[in-house]
Amino acid sequence: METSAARTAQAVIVAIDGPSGTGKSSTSKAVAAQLGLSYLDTGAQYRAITWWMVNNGIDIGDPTAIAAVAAKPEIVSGTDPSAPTITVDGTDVSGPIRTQEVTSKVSAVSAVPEVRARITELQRSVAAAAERGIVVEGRDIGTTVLPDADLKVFLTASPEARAARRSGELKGADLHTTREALLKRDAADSTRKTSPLAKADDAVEVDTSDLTLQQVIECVVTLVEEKRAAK
Ligand SMILES: Nc1ncnc2c1ncn2[C@@H]1O[C@H](COP(=O)(O)OP(=O)(O)OP(=O)(O)O)[C@@H](O)[C@H]1O
Ligand SMILES: Nc1ccn([C@H]2C[C@H](O)[C@@H](COP(=O)(O)O)O2)c(=O)n1
Repeated sequence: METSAARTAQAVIVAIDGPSGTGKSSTSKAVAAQLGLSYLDTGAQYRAITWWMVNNGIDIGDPTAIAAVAAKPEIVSGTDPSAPTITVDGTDVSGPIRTQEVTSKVSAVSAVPEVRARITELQRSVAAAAERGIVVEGRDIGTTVLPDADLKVFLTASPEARAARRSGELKGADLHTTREALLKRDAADSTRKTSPLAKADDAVEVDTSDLTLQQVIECVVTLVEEKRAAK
């Protein structure tokens, strides 16, 4: 796949996938910032379209209703890793897309094929415009969105480690409830028919359960540098 006419020789496309709470966003942002690459949080795009559906009274339990309006919202992602942004029809939704309501509904909305087709097209156009290269994080980047990425990384971590990280973020939310919610979302994301959460055959798997965030970042930076050197 030709992704950009203007791309520099050292440009790299990095796909980082994995289940919730494995460290994709933290790692991707830091790696992109360190290497001077753009950064795209594709989960934020699915959250943004979900926020729009909720705000416009679309029945989340009705895939046909979701499909019928999937093309309506204009979603724009800013790709500076030190200040990523996301807007819907010009409104900054970076806060509202992180509510519990959106989190509980995003798997249903993102399972609708028309939503995935729309967002995938958007993701490919953002990647194509990144002259110095980009780190794109999500669930299906290595398998579906950018199958020709220079480097594919699949992050994993035990449910216990992920729940502990998330409840730290949510100011001491109950560990058991957090763990169950993570596993429920993973199950929905992994079993949907269209481009489910999956490790690409050629992805490097990194289990982050016993690694600090800094160790994971260093590991991925090393993998990117190896790819760049081999180009
Ligand atoms: N290796 C690590 N060790 C300890 N904490 C970590 C590690 N990696 C990430 N974290 C922390 O775990 C939390 C979740 O990380 P992050 O948001 O990057 O995960 P994610 O995979 O992008 O999750 P989601 O898919 O749900 O958006 C954050 O608070 C982050 O600081
Ligand atoms: N490439 C992607 C990215 C995300 N999703 C869906 C599934 C997730 O549960 C949800 C939110 O993602 P998060 O912000 O937690 O990373 O978005 C997807 O289907 N494909």
